[in-house]
Amino acid sequence: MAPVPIISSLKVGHIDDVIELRKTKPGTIPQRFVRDITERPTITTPNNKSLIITNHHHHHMPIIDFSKLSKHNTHDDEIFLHELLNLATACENWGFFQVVNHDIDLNLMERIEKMSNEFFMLPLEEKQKYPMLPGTVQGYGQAFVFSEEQKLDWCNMLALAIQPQHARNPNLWPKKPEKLSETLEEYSREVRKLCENLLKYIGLGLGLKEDEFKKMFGEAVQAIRVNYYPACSRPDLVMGLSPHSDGSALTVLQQAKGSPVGLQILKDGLWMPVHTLPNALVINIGDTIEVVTNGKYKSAEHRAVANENKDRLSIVTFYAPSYEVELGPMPEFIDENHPCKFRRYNHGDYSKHYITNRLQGKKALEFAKIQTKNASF
Ligand SMILES: O=C(O)CCC(=O)C(=O)O
Ligand SMILES: [Fe+2]
Repeated sequence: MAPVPIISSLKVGHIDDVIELRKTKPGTIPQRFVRDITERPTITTPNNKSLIITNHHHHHMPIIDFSKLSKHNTHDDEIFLHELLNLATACENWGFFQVVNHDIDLNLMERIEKMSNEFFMLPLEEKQKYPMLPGTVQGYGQAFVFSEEQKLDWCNMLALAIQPQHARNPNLWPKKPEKLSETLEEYSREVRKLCENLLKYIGLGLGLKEDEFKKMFGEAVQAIRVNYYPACSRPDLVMGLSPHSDGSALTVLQQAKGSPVGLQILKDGLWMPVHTLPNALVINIGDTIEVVTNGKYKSAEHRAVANENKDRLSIVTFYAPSYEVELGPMPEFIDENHPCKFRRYNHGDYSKHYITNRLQGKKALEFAKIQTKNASF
């Protein structure tokens, strides 16, 4: 299938390759990467106290032991029910959790990290054989850039559609390193299974039938984005990845071994760094789940920051409904105290809206919001 049509007359100006910048001019930060004061990772007050970035409650980020769900899968097993409750609480209070014992082969996780790193270390000319053109979201480069004025993220990415097959653009699948494509396939099959299972348990935790989401979502859309954040001499001035919520139902994030902390989630008004456990996967709720649960579960806003000394690699899978399906809040989540917050829409239209706007916190979800009348009327 043809890639997403290039938005005509899109003037994005020159987009520096961040990996090249770091390689050739390690101390230079072009103005286009320097964030306005209000958008920098650390805001300091006049007396120089940090307002945000605290890590005092990182220990509380929920951890879900997947084996307690998959291996005790009789619905009257206490271990199973206890973990199901943990999962439901994590989704409701955080929209984020880490999964351990997830059944994805650790060797496969290691291989995809190694091959991704090798890809990013290739000469620029090689990577530019797979260019992410302005207005598109597949290939190598930088996504979500729509104007010359827009600030750029301190990040390069390789993004590819995985499912359905016809969403793929085979020309954008790297031929080097040799085994990358094959490994992406294998990895994506495994992660897809994990997503299907997690959605089953998330459904059960909500009191729904275990195949409710599966039926609702149809043939799920799956995409992968490998993000590479080079070290940055002034991480306080740049943003690794702009604040956003994901336009997916679920997102699975693997942070490469040895990477510095970089992902931050907005929790109770504070940007909280995510310290990943070894071999764990970080899962977050996307906008779709927020809509269908009428806001009971919310997609958490998150961002990535750069590190002064170390490069960082993350491998991110987005699992979303079929473009064909119509979605809206389920009647189970609407009552007198919980009025319907979102309209019904076609998920393809939502995706299109999401990828044709720059990342701006939870703004994309406005697309689906029902405007509530001012209480004073
Ligand atoms: O690299 C990260 O930790 C964040 C990536 C992310 O949020 C995304 O790709 O949507
Ligand atoms: Fe994200």
